[in-house]
Amino acid sequence: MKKKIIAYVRLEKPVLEELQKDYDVRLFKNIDPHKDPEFLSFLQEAEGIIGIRFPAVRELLDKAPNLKIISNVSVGYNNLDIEELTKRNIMATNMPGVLTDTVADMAMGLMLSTARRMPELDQYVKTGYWTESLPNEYFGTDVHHKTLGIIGMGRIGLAIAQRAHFGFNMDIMYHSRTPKPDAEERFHATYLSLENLLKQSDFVCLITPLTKETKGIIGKKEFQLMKPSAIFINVSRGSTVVERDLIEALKNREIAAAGLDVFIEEPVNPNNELLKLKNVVTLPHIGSFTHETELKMAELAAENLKAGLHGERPANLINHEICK
Ligand SMILES: NC(=O)c1ccc[n+]([C@@H]2O[C@H](COP(=O)([O-])OP(=O)(O)OC[C@H]3O[C@@H](n4cnc5c(N)ncnc54)[C@H](O)[C@@H]3O)[C@@H](O)[C@H]2O)c1
Ligand SMILES: O=C(O)[C@H](O)CO
Repeated sequence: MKKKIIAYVRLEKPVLEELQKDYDVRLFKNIDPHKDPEFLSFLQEAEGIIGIRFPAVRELLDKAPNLKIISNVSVGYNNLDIEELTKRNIMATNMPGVLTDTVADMAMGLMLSTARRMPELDQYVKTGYWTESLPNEYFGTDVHHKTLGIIGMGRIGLAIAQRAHFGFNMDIMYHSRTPKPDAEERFHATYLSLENLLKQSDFVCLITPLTKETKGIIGKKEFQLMKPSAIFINVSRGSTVVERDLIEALKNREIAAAGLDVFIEEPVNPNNELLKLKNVVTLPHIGSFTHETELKMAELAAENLKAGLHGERPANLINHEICK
């Protein structure tokens, strides 16, 4: 009998079809995993899960007695309770590296479109307001030669720094768990405390993983430290920011604008006040979603899945203890 595999939320079609040749793969999307009877029944027998944002919490794992591996098609794995998975001898894998440049491109795009107010001006043109020379109330602010503060100088942080330093002549400052000599050598980046980074940056870009330490790392106090002209970019996870405090900071003009790819609730609630603010540019968590990168990610995630199902060590294993 073929092993049962859950494809959760999304998996690129060619990869799904390839897996279906060897496994009994069922795609579940737009379901409540805690309630959907068909999903829960399949979960009971599933040996593997591949996809994005499967909430690997104790109560669902209790319903998955045969599970061997969860292969995340993402680099972030805050959806997985790693300690609980390890206790149960279930492997967890992610996708570091393959999406780095794609996400960094998007972060730069968000920085540029927020600073130069591109979505607002797009609407200005398309709705027929452009009938005379643009009034200066629509002007944006420069990106080049400004100071960029990166919080989380990991793979993506470095790729953003590279673009900003070489492409836009920006001064790079960063805050991370440890100093990164590589960034200092390549981009003359300066390591700062979080407080000093917030005080000195024209653009603040948050790109840490979501962990116990980074949950709500940017809130009221941090926004008050930023310059009133600062532009805040969040590409990490929605919960690294206290959203209510961000809304207040934007409304009170404690900061100038924000570019957001991520939200606490996703898909974002249409009533979320952030969506009503003119000085906010929003994206639907699409950092890694280009055709090329999604396909590469899905292919690599499928390799991880297959290795785990067949008792081998997957290349991107997170809980190494399992394969000792
Ligand atoms: N918006 C998107 O579509 C998208 C796409 C990919 C990744 N991400 C997010 O970006 C994160 C980073 O990805 P990566 O590949 O660069 O990971 P990475 O592990 O290479 O880098 C993370 C960096 O954050 C730093 N960090 C961790 N905790 C910190 C803390 N408390 N304070 C300061 N710095 C801290 C680490 O030292 C590391 O340098 C992912 O975990 C994910 O949440 C979002
Ligand atoms: O972490 C990632 O890879 C992206 O945010 C997609 O979930």
